[in-house]
Amino acid sequence: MPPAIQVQDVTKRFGSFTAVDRVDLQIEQGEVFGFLGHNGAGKSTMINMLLDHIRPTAGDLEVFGADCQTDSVEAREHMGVLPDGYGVYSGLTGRQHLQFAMESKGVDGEPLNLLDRVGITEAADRAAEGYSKGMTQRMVFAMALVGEPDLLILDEPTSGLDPAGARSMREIILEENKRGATVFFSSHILEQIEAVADRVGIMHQGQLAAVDTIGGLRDMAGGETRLLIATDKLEDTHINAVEALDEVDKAGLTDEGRLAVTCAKGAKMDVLLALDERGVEVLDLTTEEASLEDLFVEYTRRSE
Ligand SMILES: Nc1ncnc2c1ncn2[C@@H]1O[C@H](COP(=O)(O)OP(=O)(O)OP(=O)(O)O)[C@@H](O)[C@H]1O
Repeated sequence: MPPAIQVQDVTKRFGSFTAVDRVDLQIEQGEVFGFLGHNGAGKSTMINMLLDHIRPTAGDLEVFGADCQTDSVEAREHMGVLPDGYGVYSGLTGRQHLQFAMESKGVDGEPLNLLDRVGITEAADRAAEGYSKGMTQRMVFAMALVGEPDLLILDEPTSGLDPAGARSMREIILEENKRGATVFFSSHILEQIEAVADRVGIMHQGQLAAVDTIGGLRDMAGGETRLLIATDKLEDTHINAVEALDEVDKAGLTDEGRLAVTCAKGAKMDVLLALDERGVEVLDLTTEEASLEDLFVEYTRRSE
C-alpha cells in the first residue's frame, strides 16, 4: 500500500528565496495530518507542488504512488482540494459550481446533498459571487468532497468560517476520515488541528521543524506541565522553596493570588509536599498540559 503522500527532499526556490527547504514527509493512508505554520512558512507552496501548480526546484512528491509532476493527472484523481483563496465563477450558482465539479470529475450525484452537508442548501440557487466569505468557503469545501476522494487537501479550511461553521467542518473532516479518506490540512489555527489531527507537522521558514503526534510533541518538548494552586496563605519564602525544587522550572504568583508552577510532569507531588512541610494548605489544584500553541512557539524558537 503506497503512502497517501510521499515528499522526498523537496526544495522550492523563487529566485534566490527558498520557500521550501529540503522537506521529507510521509503520510500514511487513513491519517488526518495537520500542517501547521505561521504566515509565509511554506505551507501553500508545499500544497501547490502536490497539485502541480508549481514545480519543485529539487526533490519528488507522490500521491498514492503517482508522481505529482510526471503523473499529475493520476495524482489529481486521488485528490479533493480546497485551495487557499478560490475564485468563484461569475454568474454560476452554488448548485452549478457543484455540477461543474461533478462533471469535471466524471461523477454522478445530487449537488444538493453536498450543499446540504456543508449547510448552504438555502443559497443553492443564488449566484455564488454574492456569497459571503464563509459561504464561499463552505461551497468550495463541498466541491472538494465530490466523488469521495481518497485524499482531501485542505488549505486553511476554516478561514472565514464562524465558530459553528468551523465545528461543522471538523465534523465533516472526521466523517470523511471514517469512510477512509486521508486528510491533509494546513492551518495556523492551532485548536483546529489539535481537535482532529492524528499527527502534526510544523513548518517554519520553509523547513519541517517537527513531525509527530500531539502527545509525542508534548513529550519531546520536555513533558512540562503547569500547576495552578490555591492555598490558604502564601509568602515569598513558600514560592522560593517551590522554585528551588529540582524539577521546577519557575514558580510565581498569578493575578488571582494563586501559585503558578511550571514543572516536569512527575514533580507535582514534590511541589505539594514542599508546601505541606511549610504549613501551607492546598485548597485547590488544577493542571494544564502544554497547548499546541506552546509547543509551536517552543519548536519555532528552537529551530531559529
Ligand atoms: N510565486 C512566488 N514568488 C515568490 N515568492 C513566493 C511565491 N509563492 C510563495 N512565495 C514566498 O514563499 C514563502 C512561503 O509562502 P507560502 O504561501 O507557502 O506560505 P504559507 O505557509 O502558506 O503562508 P500563509 O499561512 O500566509 O498562507 C513566502 O515568503 C512567500 O512570499
